[in-house]
Amino acid sequence: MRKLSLILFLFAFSHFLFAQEKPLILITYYSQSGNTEQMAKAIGEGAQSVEGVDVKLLPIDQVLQDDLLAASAIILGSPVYNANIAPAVQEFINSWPFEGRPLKDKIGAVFSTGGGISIGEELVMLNLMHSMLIHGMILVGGDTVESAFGASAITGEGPFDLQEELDPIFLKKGEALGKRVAETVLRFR
Ligand SMILES: Cc1cc2nc3c(=O)[nH]c(=O)nc-3n(C[C@H](O)[C@H](O)[C@H](O)COP(=O)(O)O)c2cc1C
Repeated sequence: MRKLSLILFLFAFSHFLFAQEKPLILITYYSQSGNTEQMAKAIGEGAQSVEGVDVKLLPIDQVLQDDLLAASAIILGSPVYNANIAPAVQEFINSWPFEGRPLKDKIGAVFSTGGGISIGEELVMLNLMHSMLIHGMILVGGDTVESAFGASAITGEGPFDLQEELDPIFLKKGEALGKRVAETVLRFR
C-alpha cells in the first residue's frame, strides 16, 4: 500500500513539474533606424538557443503590462541619445508598475547601440540598470568582460560606419547575453 502511494505521489509530482509553463524572457527595445532592433534579435537568438524558456521580442510601444508581469526576465535596450537613454525608453520605464514592486526579483539585463565610440553607450546601459534596481530586479551582465554591463554596438564611427548590419563582434555579444540570461533564469527556478 505504501509503495502504491509513493508511486502515485511520484507520478503526480512529475506531472506537476512537466505541466509548469516555461519561464518567459521578454526582450524589448526602442529603435528608430533599426540598429538596436538588430541587437535585440541577436539577443533573442541567443536566448532561444537555450531549451526550456519562451522568448518574446517586442518594441517598447507594443509591450503590455501583462507582458512585464509574466516575464521572468526583462532585457531592455535603448539607442544613445545625447549620452542618455532615448526619451521614449524613459517614458516606458516610467510606466512600469511600481506599487507592491511586482517586478522585484525578476532578472534584468540591458543593451544599447550608439553612433560613436565612448560617447554614451556605457552611460545608457548603467542608466537602464539603475532603473531596474529601483524596481528590485536582479541584474545580469554579458558573458565576457568586454560586455560586462550588457551588449552594446557602435554604429556610426570608424570601421563600423555605413555597414548595413551590425558588426559580428557586437552581434556575438548580444547572442551571448541572451543565452546567459536564459541560463540564469533556469538556474534561479
Ligand atoms: C537625437 C540623437 C542623438 C544621438 N546622440 C548620440 C550620442 O550622444 N552618442 C552616440 O554615440 N550616438 C548618438 N546618436 C546615434 C544613435 O545612438 C545611433 O545611431 C544608434 O545606433 C541608433 O539606434 P537605432 O538605429 O536603433 O535607432 C544619436 C542619435 C540621435 C537620433
